[in-house]
Amino acid sequence: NGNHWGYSKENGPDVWHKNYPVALGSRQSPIDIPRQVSHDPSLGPIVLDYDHCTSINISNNGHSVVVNFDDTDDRSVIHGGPLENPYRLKQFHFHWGGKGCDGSEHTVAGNSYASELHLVHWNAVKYQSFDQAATAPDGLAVVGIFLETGDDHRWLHTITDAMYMVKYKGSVTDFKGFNPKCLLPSNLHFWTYLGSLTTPPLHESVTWILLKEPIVVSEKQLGKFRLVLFTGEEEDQRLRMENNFRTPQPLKGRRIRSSN
Ligand SMILES: Clc1ccc(Cc2nnn[n-]2)cc1
Ligand SMILES: [Zn+2]
Repeated sequence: NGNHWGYSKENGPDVWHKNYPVALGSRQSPIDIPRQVSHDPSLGPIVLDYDHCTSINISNNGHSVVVNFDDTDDRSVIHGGPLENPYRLKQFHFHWGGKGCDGSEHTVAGNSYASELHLVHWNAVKYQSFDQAATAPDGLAVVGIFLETGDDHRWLHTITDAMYMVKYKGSVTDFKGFNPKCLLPSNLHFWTYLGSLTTPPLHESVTWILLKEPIVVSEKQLGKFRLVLFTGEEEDQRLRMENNFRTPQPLKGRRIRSSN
């Protein structure tokens, strides 16, 4: 409908609570990760079993660019870390800023990164569908990876080239054979806490696993993210997709744990 949520002054994060009151809830995301976080030796390593993953397509949903996966079986899952079950990979997407501006969602000791990659997984052991898992307190697990600017990322071009094909909201194009393992940093040390989706419906169903080590991408590559539009081909307004991030939310007494 007309007043659909987005990232502008009129429909952005500051007014989401009007249609989504959980925006003012007790386990909202993102958050700032303080300098000192308690180390939990009982936290095992996070394991990403993506070897047989099956990407299907890449799409522009009007809020981000999303790569969707076949999640009809356990071919690509994450397990370990804080998770009690394996969680199935459903999609990944990015949040980013404007030219020369940062656009991560989580911050670390008050510092933002240029962009943030989210790998969204769901608990198919306990729930029958993603939608059902998305409303359960232990339904989703999102791995967050920070992007900082520097040299070109060796594999990101496959995604930025495909972004040309999904310039307009509602566009989708085939995107097969992409394994997101190539987007991981060398080190999988992480912070973890209980939070929420960072866009409406803002469900408080996410176990967050934030990797401490950022990956490096170039300004040129990030610039190609900004050729994507929030708006559809049929709309007269052409709004560049950028600054599609929510800012840190109150911690409200939550514990953040650190792996090694
Ligand atoms: Cl299905 C879905 C819904 C919202 C988002 C946005 C988001 N939530 N947490 N990080 N990003 C991602 C996937
Ligand atoms: Zn996200």
